[in-house]
Amino acid sequence: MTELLVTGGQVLRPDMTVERADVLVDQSSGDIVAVESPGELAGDDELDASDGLVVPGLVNAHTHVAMTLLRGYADDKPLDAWLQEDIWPVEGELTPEDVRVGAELGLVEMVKSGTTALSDMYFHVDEIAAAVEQAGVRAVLGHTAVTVGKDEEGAREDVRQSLETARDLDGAADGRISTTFQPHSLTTVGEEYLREYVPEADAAGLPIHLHANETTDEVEPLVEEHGIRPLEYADDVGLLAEDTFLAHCVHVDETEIDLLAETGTGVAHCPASNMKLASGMAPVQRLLDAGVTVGIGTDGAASNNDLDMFDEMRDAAMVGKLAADDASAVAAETVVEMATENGAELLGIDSGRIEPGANADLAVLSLDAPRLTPAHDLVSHLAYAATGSDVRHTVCDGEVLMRDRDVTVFDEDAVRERAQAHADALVDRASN
Ligand SMILES: N[C@@H](CCSC[C@H]1O[C@@H](n2cnc3c(=O)[nH]cnc32)[C@H](O)[C@@H]1O)C(=O)O
Ligand SMILES: [Zn+2]
Repeated sequence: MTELLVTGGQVLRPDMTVERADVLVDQSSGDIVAVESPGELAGDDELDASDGLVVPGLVNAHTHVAMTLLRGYADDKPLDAWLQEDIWPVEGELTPEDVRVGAELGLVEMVKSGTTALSDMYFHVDEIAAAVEQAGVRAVLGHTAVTVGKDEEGAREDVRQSLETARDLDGAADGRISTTFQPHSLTTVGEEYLREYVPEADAAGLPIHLHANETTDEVEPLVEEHGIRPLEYADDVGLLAEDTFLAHCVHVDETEIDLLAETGTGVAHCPASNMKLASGMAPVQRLLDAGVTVGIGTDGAASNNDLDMFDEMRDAAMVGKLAADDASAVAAETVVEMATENGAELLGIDSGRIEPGANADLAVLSLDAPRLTPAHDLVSHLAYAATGSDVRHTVCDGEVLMRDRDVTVFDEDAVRERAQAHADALVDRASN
């Protein structure tokens, strides 16, 4: 048994208090084994957390990690035009290797900003899984199915592939990878396919992840067609359940919030994407008050445009206050819980808390930056002042993925160079 001692720092505990403590990690099981006062524990190897704060690894509850290749490619448009005019045409040119390279770039960015788990929606998922395996993080992966604009056979094949990918990849990378069945959204997958395949996903025990109620343009046609709210329709086709979580939920009314709470359906809130695409402001405090589990996601890098969960916490707090017209809404502790414990709950992983028995997924922040001085309240700093570049070390499943800002799992420069080359070639192909 090899034990790693994270020593000399302060530690954020699950009750949101901060104390001076050392954290002992069993690297073979990948668990935290002890959190004790300084000087009481010893390990085979040490990670220096002096002048630092040990926090749970952040959980990015909704992203499209390979979309880093499209970062800055098309900005300043609303969702529908952005997807149809810019993103989908270029995505049509993406090769499996592009997806691999884009995923590697996104994962390097995540490791460098203290994210240790992600929930991803994309295609060429084997490539994303290979990148996740190398990165050492945890991921919930899946093939995203779209049926609109496809003939019956193509549509069916896409949905089947979503089911198959979820069955096949579950448990990969020594259990660091799990999966979801992924209809893209309530408007991009036809009702007949949802009615046929959602029961199949349930029977196979597969959790479900989809986009829902992101824009009013998406809500209105559903209301017109079915005469009920989108999430009532989602419930009717069997999509709302304990192991389902929905990205966005910007435009949800009281009935829909109650439905989410009653069914135990979770929400991945994506504040930066919602602001950038002017999709709207999710009623996050109302969702939380109703008892809905809300995590935080960056969405893809093309609608954010970074994958830094510290930025995302701050955005979630800010837009949550605006949406509630109440400065006390979505408070600092709340966003930190959303980005850690709540995200872990959505992903179905025992991470998000620094406590014996939990997964050893953690980040150590350096507290000596001017922007983190003075130290009145470190939870406030996590929510409002820290950025991903304050992260000194990142650990997942007991393994050190970044030590003193040196990423150990990838050659960072090589990943960046490959990404630039692949992105250039991709845009060339798309414009021809
Ligand atoms: N386009 C593929 C499968 C979709 S993968 C997941 C998709 O979600 C897209 N996406 C990214 N951000 C958003 C968002 O905010 N809302 C809806 N879709 C998004 C992303 O560009 C990607 O195409 C097909 O037709 O078979
Ligand atoms: Zn998305």
